[in-house]
Amino acid sequence: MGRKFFVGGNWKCNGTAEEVKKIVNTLNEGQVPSQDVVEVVVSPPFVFLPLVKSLLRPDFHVAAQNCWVKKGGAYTGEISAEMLVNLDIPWVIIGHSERRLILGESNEFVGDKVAYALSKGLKVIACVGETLEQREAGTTVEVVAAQTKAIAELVSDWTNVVLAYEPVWAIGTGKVATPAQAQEVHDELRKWLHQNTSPEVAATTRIIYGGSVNAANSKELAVQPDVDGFLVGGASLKPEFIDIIKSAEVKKSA
Ligand SMILES: O=C(CO)COP(=O)(O)O
Repeated sequence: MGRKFFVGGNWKCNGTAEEVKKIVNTLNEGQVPSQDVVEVVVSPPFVFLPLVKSLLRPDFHVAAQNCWVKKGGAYTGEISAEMLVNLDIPWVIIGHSERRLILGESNEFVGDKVAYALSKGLKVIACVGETLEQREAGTTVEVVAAQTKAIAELVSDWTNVVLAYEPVWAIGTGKVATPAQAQEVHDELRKWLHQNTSPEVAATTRIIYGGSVNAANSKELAVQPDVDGFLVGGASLKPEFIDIIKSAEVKKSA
């Protein structure tokens, strides 16, 4: 099927210039599988993107954590997709649950952003995921399907999309989804893509898991058939991120 393992590091709103340089040094020294086996993308805060891009090893790439929904202009505080393209930032994370829940980004707004960023040539890590209340109410699949639908309605070419399943209850809580829980939702998402986009999109789109991924749990998650990688938060700021990247080897031999 040829879905290359993908490991993203979402640094969120963390770091000083000094800390960022240290993290990049650690990444640059890490021994990881080749680019044929794993695609690695790190996402520092906007202000550190040029610094990280200039220092980072060439086999790793950078992502912004967000971008504006349309062409730039009088939108104080926003960063446009065009600006990311101008600085050769290849990737952007869109629809992270922290933006959906804290900043009120709706499914439609996220869908619009994904479509606009793709139209400008950016590659997108599009995030979906249910809250604890939604999981307990038994609506997980419905919620992630609705989030994915808002994207799929506007996007026909999924080549440059990675779908990140990040259950909100697992983010920053140390409460990782079990491999079976992750596999179940990834399988549902792939089935949804199969039915609502095309069998080819379903077979080739990477669906990655995020939420308390660390070096100790990444291997058992990685071997799940529909887990194509990770979006890592807290552990992406630590040397163990290298070990998480190495779980691509386990996947390869699974
Ligand atoms: O939100 C996440 C990645 O986008 C996951 O965060 P943690 O790995 O810190 O739980």
